[in-house]
Amino acid sequence: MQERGRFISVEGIDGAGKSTHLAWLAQFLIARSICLRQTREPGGTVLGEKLRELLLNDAMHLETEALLMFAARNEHLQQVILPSLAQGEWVLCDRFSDATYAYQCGGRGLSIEKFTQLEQWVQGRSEGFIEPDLTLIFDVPLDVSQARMANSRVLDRFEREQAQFHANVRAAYLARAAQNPQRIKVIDANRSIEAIQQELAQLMTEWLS
Ligand SMILES: Nc1ncnc2c1ncn2[C@@H]1O[C@H](COP(=O)(O)OP(=O)(O)OP(=O)(O)O)[C@@H](O)[C@H]1O
Ligand SMILES: Cc1cn([C@H]2C[C@H](O)[C@@H](COP(=O)(O)O)O2)c(=O)[nH]c1=O
Repeated sequence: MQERGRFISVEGIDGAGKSTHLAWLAQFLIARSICLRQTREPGGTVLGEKLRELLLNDAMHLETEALLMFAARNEHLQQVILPSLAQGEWVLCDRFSDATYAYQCGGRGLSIEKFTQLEQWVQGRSEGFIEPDLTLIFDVPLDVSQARMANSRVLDRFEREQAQFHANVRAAYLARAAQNPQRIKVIDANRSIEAIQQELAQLMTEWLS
């Protein structure tokens, strides 16, 4: 039987440097002959990308936002993530449900109970709960992320939120990591890109062995 692929997700507050490190991590894995499927949330499917457009641009009730995040995730799991893992491909996902915990619960105030219900509904399966095997959270103080964002692009609906929103998102990510120390590794991303890549190389080499 085909060995199941591994599932890795990458997270962080907006402006933490996630995209920079994701690209490096993908090359690191490909260089080790790992057959890799790179994808993202919200998005990753035709429907998911349409939902992403709405989620990143249109105002909506916080519960609608959470439901759409999980609707996109369900489609993503069914169409992309589960089939890829079953074929032995590894999945490298730019955000997954820890982002809903951080942004919708931490940032917007969605109840943990409702989050857990949605998570169980979408990720609970007869063969067991599906979640990443490894999650990397790139962590930076708020002033650093805000400065990096200001220098780099046009901001979307989440990125335009007040500083307190981003502070709450960061705190929720760190709380989630503290609750799941085996799965979630927090990387101090307030260092040079080279220093971060050095730590990533060491962490990934240990994790792969
Ligand atoms: N360690 C770092 N030191 C200095 N600048 C950095 C560092 N990491 C990333 N940057 C810069 O910060 C900006 C934002 O980085 P990037 O787009 O990778 O992060 P992100 O906003 O977290 O990603 P995403 O768009 O996926 O949310 C870019 O200009 C990038 O070059
Ligand atoms: C999966 C997911 C994402 N978000 C937010 C977080 C970011 O601000 C955007 C996605 O943008 P990125 O440039 O791809 O990081 O969406 C969220 O609020 N909840 C989620 O579940």
